[in-house]
Amino acid sequence: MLDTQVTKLSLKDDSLLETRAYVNGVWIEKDATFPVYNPATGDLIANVSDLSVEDTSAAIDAAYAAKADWASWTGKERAGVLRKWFDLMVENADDLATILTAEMGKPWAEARGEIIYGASFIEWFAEEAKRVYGDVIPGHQRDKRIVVLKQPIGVVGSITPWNFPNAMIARKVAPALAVGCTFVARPAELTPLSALAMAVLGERAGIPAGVLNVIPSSDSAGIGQELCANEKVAKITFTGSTRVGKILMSQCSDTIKKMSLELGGNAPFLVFDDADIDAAVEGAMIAKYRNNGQTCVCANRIYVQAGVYDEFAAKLKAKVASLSIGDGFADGITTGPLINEAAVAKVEDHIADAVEKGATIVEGGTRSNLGGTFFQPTVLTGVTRKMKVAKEETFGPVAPLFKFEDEADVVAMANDSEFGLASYFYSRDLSRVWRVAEALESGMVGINTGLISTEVAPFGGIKQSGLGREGSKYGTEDFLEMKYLCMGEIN
Ligand SMILES: NC(=O)C1=CN([C@@H]2O[C@H](COP(=O)(O)OP(=O)(O)OC[C@H]3O[C@@H](n4cnc5c(N)ncnc54)[C@H](OP(=O)(O)O)[C@@H]3O)[C@@H](O)[C@H]2O)C=CC1
Ligand SMILES: O=C(O)[C@H](O)CS(=O)(=O)O
Repeated sequence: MLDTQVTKLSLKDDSLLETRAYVNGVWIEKDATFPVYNPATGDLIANVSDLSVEDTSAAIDAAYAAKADWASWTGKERAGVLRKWFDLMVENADDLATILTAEMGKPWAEARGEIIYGASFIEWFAEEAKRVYGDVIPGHQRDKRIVVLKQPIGVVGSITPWNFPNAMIARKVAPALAVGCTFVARPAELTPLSALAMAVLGERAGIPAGVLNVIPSSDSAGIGQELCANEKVAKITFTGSTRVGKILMSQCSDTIKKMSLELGGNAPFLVFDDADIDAAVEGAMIAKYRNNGQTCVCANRIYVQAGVYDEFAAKLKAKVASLSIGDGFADGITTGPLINEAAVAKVEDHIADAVEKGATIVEGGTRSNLGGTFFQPTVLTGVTRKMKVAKEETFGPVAPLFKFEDEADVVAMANDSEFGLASYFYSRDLSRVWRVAEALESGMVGINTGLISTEVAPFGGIKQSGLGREGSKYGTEDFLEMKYLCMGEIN
């Protein structure tokens, strides 16, 4: 039974728990609201203003009206505002983490880590804001002079998922604002509070009215259609499932809108017999169980070479058994609840399918006795390519172990997916490292590490895992248009 009485969060600054929308520098309260619940307890933590398609159009108008002035600021001036925003995010990291754990469920320490990770993109693009360079190209005729300008693309519409409710917005809004774009953010219905808290701090940092707009809503499809169809929106940036990415791509075709898509994954994790097995187990624990397996770059398929399979399986089982499940606010908890019942159902379906087709549960495998959406971190052995876990993204704490014999076979199996976001492998043979890294079909490869996400590197996928890259020195490109000037009669 879901609560109807709001449970107050323990914050140093209560004003960070904002339930109104932020449009054109104004906090807007609507009679229509939608509830936000703590997935660990079912507690009602807020009733949030529920914006409509008409409200979205108004937010787009505000962003459009603000874009010329914001683009006229120097990169250094925009950098100053972003730097202040970064400082405020770090100063308020504890409260932001509390809000994030309350609405998404991840353990508080992991939530605080996400806040710092998200803030790192704002810091990074505060620096990049000063380095948006064009080009001077030697003329093709004696009287011609050629210049290439880089200009902000304009109004950006953003749609983000529940699993990283701070960092996924930060990874988009930071480069957009850095280069002079304006931004309309629609966070997931399950986790709007982190985005609204970011807007509170953005306003304090001096982001001008209309530059940043946050439109919480329960109408994901309607808001998405408006963002895609409205001709004042120059670009859509989306993080979420490939299924929804395809819907948005189709909806953007009418206006040929630029898009950045960070979509689903099905990461293979390969362990060769020359690997450091203890290191590979540590890497698998991070790549598989970070965020309770609810990340797009989670190891979804773990392939272990036959000679080290039993050792790896035994050591992984021991580590998984040491994970502690519970409310993210409790001390020492490593594993919170899954986000909702649908997520639990998908995990149970993948496990049942694997067992029915011959896999063995060597750890976990069932719901936790804590009830709700708590689920025991799971290890399966004897997994084969006939099972759903080989083709579908589980998005939960299940480690399916496949056994393989030789390198060529495992690379072919790893690449046998419509996804291509992240891959991982452990080997200490330098020639093999280069062979396998070059052969894997993914946008990112972790070699002897299970954690690759950082603001300094280009994050993104190939195949049906998306378009474009976020973070790194490449991260501004997706928010810029290139303009070629050809000057004649110069003599
Ligand atoms: N590549 C990456 O970086 C990431 C990929 N993902 C992928 O996303 C999936 C899990 O996240 P999940 O949130 O369930 O993904 P979804 O794609 O269901 O949702 C992502 C966002 O899209 C919104 N949305 C849903 N339907 C529509 C629609 N028709 N039009 C416009 N917006 C819509 C959702 O709103 P609402 O929830 O309010 O309905 C949410 O805000 C997994 O496949 C995971 O791999 C997740 C995070 C990162
Ligand atoms: O899964 C996601 O939403 C993020 O991309 C995960 S991370 O690797 O960037 O933290």
